[in-house]
Amino acid sequence: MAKKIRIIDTTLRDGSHAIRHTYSPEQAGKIAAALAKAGAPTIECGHGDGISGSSCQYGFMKYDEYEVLQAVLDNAGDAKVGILLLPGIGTVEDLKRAHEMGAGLVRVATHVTEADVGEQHIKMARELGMEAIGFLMMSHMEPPEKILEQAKKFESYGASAVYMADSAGAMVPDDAAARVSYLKEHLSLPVGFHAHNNLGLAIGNSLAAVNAGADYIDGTLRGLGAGAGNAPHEVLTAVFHKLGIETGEDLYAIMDAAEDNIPELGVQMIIDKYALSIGYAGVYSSFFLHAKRAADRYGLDARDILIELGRLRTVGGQEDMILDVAYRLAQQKKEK
Ligand SMILES: CC[C@H](O)CC(=O)C(=O)O
Ligand SMILES: [Mn+2]
Repeated sequence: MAKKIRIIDTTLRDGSHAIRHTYSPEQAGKIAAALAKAGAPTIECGHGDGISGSSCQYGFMKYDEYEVLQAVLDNAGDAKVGILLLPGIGTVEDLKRAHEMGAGLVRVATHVTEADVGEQHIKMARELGMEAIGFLMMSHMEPPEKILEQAKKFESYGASAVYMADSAGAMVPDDAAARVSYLKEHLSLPVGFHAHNNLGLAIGNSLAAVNAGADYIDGTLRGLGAGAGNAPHEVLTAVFHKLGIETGEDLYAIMDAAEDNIPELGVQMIIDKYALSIGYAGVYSSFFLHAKRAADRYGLDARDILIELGRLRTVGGQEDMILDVAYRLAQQKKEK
């Protein structure tokens, strides 16, 4: 029997980082409709940093997040609509509201060593009858054994699957394969992989993950996403179909969804020197825009800020460190 992979499309969530959270309800609805037409099984939407991410710290959304969610729900057809929730940013109240509106899935995202902060959100989602997936961010920072320990915590809270996110796009295919195969060997839940393209390896890493046994893979149309973006959904579909791996999608319709919707957003994902530095340093993809702004403010090279943030092993939620690091580097530069 042909292997089947579930592609979770996150154009309307991770992709939102790339356009600074400016999706209008109309744009989001149109993209959701195109994905649904192509048979995409799952559509994640919302602020790039998850529900309630719209804030001074993470960047305000241009439109009300619940109006955007409603537009996606109205146009998603048979696709399941999901949200991402970062405990501390999103709350159980946000989760309940999204569920009442019709969201059927939540991915609870925590740093790779902190699954326990997601306990109440996973449990609440299960109580509400939602699909709940544990999503371990920055998984390049820890070895497979540590990731398994965290995945088991998610399992004990009732998660139906566990994802590893290469948030910084810092992995190479062997890293992805080693982590996925270890989890597949020791965990009975489906395993997912979420790639970023900072080292140009999002498709290669996703394929390595699938070959190692991954069940779910993330994609975004034209690779729209934080840093250098994610694995382009239409490319994943083409590669998987070519290899006889089923996704349940219509390849041409996914290609059309990308072609007909993304160019008009006015951004194209490229691996510029900063995005590449993020992958090289292994720092958080969404630090990208913040580091650029801090570099402009203090007259620095953003690469130096990113490399220093990597050396300090900073993680998501520590965005305030970016200005601290920039300030310190600027002082050091003055003293020289
Ligand atoms: C801050 C949330 C983040 O963008 C989640 C994610 O997609 C990742 O860690 O890659
Ligand atoms: Mn991501």
